Amino acid sequence: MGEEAPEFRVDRITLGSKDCQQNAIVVGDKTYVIGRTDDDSKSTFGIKILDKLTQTWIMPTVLGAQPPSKSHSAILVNEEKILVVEKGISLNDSIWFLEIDTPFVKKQRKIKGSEVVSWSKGVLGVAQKPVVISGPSGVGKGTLIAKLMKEYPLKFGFSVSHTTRSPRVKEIDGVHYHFAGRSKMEQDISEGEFLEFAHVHGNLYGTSIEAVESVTDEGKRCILDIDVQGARSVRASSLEAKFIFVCPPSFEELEKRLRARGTETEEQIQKRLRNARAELDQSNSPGLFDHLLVNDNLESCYENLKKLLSLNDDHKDSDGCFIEDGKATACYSILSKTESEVFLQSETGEVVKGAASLLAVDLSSLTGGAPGRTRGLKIHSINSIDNGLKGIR
Ligand SMILES: Nc1nc2c(ncn2[C@@H]2O[C@H](COP(=O)(O)OP(=O)(O)O)[C@@H](O)[C@H]2O)c(=O)[nH]1
Ligand SMILES: Nc1ncnc2c1ncn2[C@@H]1O[C@H](COP(=O)(O)OP(=O)(O)O)[C@@H](O)[C@H]1O
Repeated sequence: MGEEAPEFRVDRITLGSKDCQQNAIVVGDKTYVIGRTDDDSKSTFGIKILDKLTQTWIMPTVLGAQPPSKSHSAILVNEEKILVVEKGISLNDSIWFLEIDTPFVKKQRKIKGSEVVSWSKGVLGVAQKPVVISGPSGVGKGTLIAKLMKEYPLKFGFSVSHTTRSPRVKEIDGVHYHFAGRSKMEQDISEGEFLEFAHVHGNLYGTSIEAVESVTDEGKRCILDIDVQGARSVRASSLEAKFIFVCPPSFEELEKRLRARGTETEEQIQKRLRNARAELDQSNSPGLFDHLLVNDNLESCYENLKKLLSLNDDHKDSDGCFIEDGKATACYSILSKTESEVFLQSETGEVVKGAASLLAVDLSSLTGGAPGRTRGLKIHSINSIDNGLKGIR
């Protein structure tokens, strides 16, 4: 956004047609026009950018699922993102961010060589962070994840990666992996469809944005089984995740498991074992993994994994929302902004259960963010103490 401080100005232009509402947000030399345009058949949430210096309109590539194109209000949160609040839908679905210069958007802009913006959805309450599970081939990652998904099918969802490797006998396309051709996968990567990718054991593997988005859209906690390079890429991105590395009790045991699985040729086993040494070395990289789990006895390792994910005590997930009825239709619009908060006011005076007519969105809670990366938003009612609301930090 250049050297200058961004200009924090918000204009709302309501264009002539009754079904057409656009907001213009000025950021330095650019004006972002965000708006709904209706024709007879469909309603779209268009984004265009006016470059003040060249006096030209730029039509950016828009990544991520878009808001449901209702009436909205918008405000610049900081030089990275614009907050968009939709009206006439549930409060749970009404808070969105248009990322204009987040690290993810910068990276995608570089990959595509053209202007990119990206939508991400705000989720009330502290959403459960995705879980990245890495470890050498044969250590038991797949086995542990399968146990978790079996025990908690409603809580967790698996991020189905793309790979150029051939399917194993029992693997199903679209369930275990999306088995893809190299050129198509490379093309999709260059078009910004992937969150991360890496060359592993001679094949290309990657996590598409869609893979994560489809899990988080279902309200489930996303599990990513990716290699150490992928974990590093995710760690360097703005995605907030929990990073777990699974270690074997010994190298000999790892080799034994790989052979017993019987899914690789001798040559592939040798390659995987060579790579395992490097991966085990990297597991101690400072700041990369949050937890190391030794998979010796499967059952006790699984219990330890559950502990790390706060599953085997009576701990309720901390993704609860203080708004008791976040599903009820709401009509909040942006009132004003301070350094740390954006205030939303009920337009109709009607409030959803557990909320107040004035809400404050805590800007310090805006972590994570890119397509599919639903964020944990902290929102509190201004008269929260009187209401006896819970879950407010
Ligand atoms: N970076 C990255 N690694 C992946 C992805 N999907 C799988 N992997 C990793 O690729 C490696 C090989 O996976 P796979 O061929 O299924 O063999 P396995 O680990 O022996 O079961 C493992 O370390 C996986 O964690 C992905 O989307 N991105
Ligand atoms: N704790 C364990 N003890 C013995 N065998 C295990 C254990 N965990 C997994 N296995 C076996 O080791 C093999 C490799 O496990 P898998 O889950 O496919 O590893 P990864 O997904 O890490 O490559 C499988 O045959 C699995 O049944």
